Amino acid sequence: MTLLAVEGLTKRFGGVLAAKSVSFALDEGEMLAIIGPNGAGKSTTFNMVGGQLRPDGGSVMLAGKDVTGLPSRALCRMGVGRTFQVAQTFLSFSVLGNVQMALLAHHGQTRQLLSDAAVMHRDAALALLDRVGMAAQAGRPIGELAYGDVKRVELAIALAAAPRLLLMDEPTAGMAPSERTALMALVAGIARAERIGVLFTEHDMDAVFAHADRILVLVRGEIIARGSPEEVRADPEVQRVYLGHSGTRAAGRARRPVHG
Ligand SMILES: Nc1ncnc2c1ncn2[C@@H]1O[C@H](COP(=O)(O)OP(=O)(O)OP(=O)(O)O)[C@@H](O)[C@H]1O
Repeated sequence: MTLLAVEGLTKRFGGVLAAKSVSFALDEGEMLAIIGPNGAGKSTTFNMVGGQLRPDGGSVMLAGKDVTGLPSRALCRMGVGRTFQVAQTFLSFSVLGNVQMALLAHHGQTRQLLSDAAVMHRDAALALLDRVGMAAQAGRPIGELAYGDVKRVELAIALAAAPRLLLMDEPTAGMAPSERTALMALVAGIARAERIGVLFTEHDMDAVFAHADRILVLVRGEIIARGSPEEVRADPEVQRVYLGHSGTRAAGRARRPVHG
């Protein structure tokens, strides 16, 4: 089923047309990547879908409902989640405590007494941590974790809001190459099992070509190519304007797992 349908999204910043009539659709359980050179309009498009930017034109439909221009808080209540970096202030809290707080926020219980909050949603938080492979580290302060593990906890925090659509802006930025593919494999597994649609931007071509179901290539605000990783990899225009020599090598190197 179509989860997200974007039609003719347009955004102008002064003289710059950052997104020019961008249209695409995303199904439940699908991993859709937006790639393109710096300044192509990836973040702009992403932020219009996530409610951080109001489009100048076009529409965003979520499961058949028009959500164009709604702020991110409203979208969040409708099932649009986003991964955010763990705030500095929460680094001293335990991994479990952070996920419990996310669950409290999702259930509108942020005014709970701290003593109650410590026991609330404990099992659900542990289940989420188990889902991202972090249950064994539940008691540790987040500030002590390796960077790749922090990213897993951020994913558990995003999942606490039970999103139908998850937006991930450069989820693997700053990670070591081996950690990047592992994180994207984890996200893809969860997305498919739980029918969550994932829209992500990413500069790491190995991660994109190994884990996206479909790819949109944005150049100067316009989609110049779209399709499966195989189709996008083979597109001569994409190779010319974006992938170049090293990117094409990465795209060819990445082997997609076979999904049943
Ligand atoms: N708030 C803003 N004010 C003015 N211009 C902006 C603003 N945000 C983006 N732009 C311009 O819009 C264009 C698209 O930017 P955007 O950040 O969406 O690209 P991007 O593909 O995400 O780039 P990167 O890969 O570098 O993150 C660029 O020319 C950028 O300078």
